[in-house]
Amino acid sequence: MNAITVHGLKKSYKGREVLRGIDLSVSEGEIVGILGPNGAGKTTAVEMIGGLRTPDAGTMSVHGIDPASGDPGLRRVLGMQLQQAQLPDRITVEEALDLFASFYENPVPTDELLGRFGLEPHRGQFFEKLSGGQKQRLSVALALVGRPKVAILDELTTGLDAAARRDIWQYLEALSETGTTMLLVTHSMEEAQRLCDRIYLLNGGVIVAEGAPHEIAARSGGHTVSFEPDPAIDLDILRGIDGITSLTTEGEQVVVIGDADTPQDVLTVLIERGIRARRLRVTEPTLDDAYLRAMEN
Ligand SMILES: Nc1ncnc2c1ncn2[C@@H]1O[C@H](COP(=O)(O)OP(=O)(O)OP(=O)(O)O)[C@@H](O)[C@H]1O
Repeated sequence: MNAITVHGLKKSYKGREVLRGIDLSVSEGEIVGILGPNGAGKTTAVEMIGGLRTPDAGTMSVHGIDPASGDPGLRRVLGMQLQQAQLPDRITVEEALDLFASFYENPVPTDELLGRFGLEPHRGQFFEKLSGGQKQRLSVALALVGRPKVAILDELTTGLDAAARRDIWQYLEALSETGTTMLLVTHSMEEAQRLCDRIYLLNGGVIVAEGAPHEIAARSGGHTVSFEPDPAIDLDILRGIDGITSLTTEGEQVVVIGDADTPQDVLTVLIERGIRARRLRVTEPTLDDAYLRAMEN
């Protein structure tokens, strides 16, 4: 069953259309990422799904609730972490967690969240005195305090050091095991690859690619094999190989780009002719490659 379904979602600001009719679905228990350049409309999209902005057109459903309807039931199923946490300067970490916990019937205990998000040493500190990373961790904890069925997390690990990022990823992976659905906005390919079952690439207010991170990476082609042939070869012997998109030389080195079969096919031709491939390197396409290609088109 879908936890989130969105059809034809549109939004304009002052006559400028920033979302041009996007469709998106997230199954229960899935972790789905939205990636795209600055200004692509990612935050606009997730804030509409979170009931914080009103769409101009389109339909949305979060566990059967229309987020645009103002139904208070939305807050019981959905937890939202915003890019910039808005809290009074003089509220302490513990008070903020307790306050948010008071909105829910069965909240995660404050002590548990303090421990999990490394905020124990800062429990009595005012919000205004927290570092960027501490504010970030608090905002993720606040989104999850009500044990939401669906968590929307916008740039959850931006600005965090490597250890804090890893801790949050581990926590979210454990949370996902318990069936929590997550919709993430991220600029981090590493985060998308590590956490997301599926991703949507958004550019200019439209979805330009969708799929599992490894599928999107593979679709971009870009399997590369490079080597120094010994003895030197006439490149024509490689030209007949299906799926090759580029065949170039850099000094002694031959660089062949193609599909997933290309590295094996190139090696087969070389072996058949008794040619050695010195300094052989094979590289798989990455999500970064796919992302950059999708954004060029
Ligand atoms: N309240 C608003 N009023 C006017 N324009 C807005 C408003 N909110 C966003 N925009 C504009 O809409 C476009 C999309 O913004 P949005 O924040 O959704 O993008 P984003 O993909 O989340 O970007 P980023 O990666 O920089 O966070 C941007 O050009 C932004 O300036």
